Amino acid sequence: MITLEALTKSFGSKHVLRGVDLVVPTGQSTVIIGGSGTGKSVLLKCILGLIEPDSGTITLDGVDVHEGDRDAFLARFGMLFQGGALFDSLSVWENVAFRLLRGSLKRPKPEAREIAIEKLRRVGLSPDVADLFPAELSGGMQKRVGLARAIAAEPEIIFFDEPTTGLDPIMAGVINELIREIVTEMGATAMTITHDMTSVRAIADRVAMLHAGKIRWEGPIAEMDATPDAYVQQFIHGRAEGPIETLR
Ligand SMILES: Nc1ncnc2c1ncn2[C@@H]1O[C@H](COP(=O)(O)OP(=O)(O)OP(=O)(O)O)[C@@H](O)[C@H]1O
Repeated sequence: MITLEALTKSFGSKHVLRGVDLVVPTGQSTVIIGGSGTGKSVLLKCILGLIEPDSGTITLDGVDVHEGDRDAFLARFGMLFQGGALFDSLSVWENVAFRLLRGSLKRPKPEAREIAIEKLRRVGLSPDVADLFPAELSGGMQKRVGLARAIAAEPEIIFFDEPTTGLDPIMAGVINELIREIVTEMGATAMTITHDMTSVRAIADRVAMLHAGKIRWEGPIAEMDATPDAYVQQFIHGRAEGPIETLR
């Protein structure tokens, strides 16, 4: 379980996070929604320790994430970055096995390759793609490779940063379905940030909406449509009219 308490972060006079309280339960899929620039990525980066919050606490299973061994902490996470973020100079299998070829999770090369091929298969890619380079793949295939990399080391917790951005609706559907299946079969804790409502409905057990630096609404996906919160309603229906400031 990841717990955020009273988390704040400003950049100069820009107060991005203004007291975020959120629990991300173990083994469930939590999706953070919110408009562009509301601080979803900043929140994710704070949890990963890439950005230092100004105040507040972040704990993982009750332990402050800033205490203890950083490598051991990061080894528990998998991450699917926006746009796939593959290394151009590495082959597909080396991308997938990236964390298995170095550091604390290091395995012998043939074993790492075998795991990479198994993970590629899991995301619907045949072993033929293993020795290709990212530039030789379509955007949808690159996203699958990114997903295979995120699960390669069998992490307990997986972060998905805008997993469907830039994909056509059908490929987005395929990626959403894969994420849902994989998270369920791995029993992983998932946290996704997105503004794609189709993705939210396909992936989420729980939804949290970030607005004006705080969690505006949080609850099970089944309760999202019925919430009377005008901000949530405006966001999920994509209405120009409503309480959310649209002049950005
Ligand atoms: N390192 C930084 N230095 C200064 N400002 C930053 C930094 N990182 C983020 N910001 C600002 O924080 C705000 C929130 O950014 P963030 O990327 O978290 O938004 P987001 O909700 O993820 O948006 P999107 O959905 O468009 O990706 C933005 O106004 C951004 O300019």
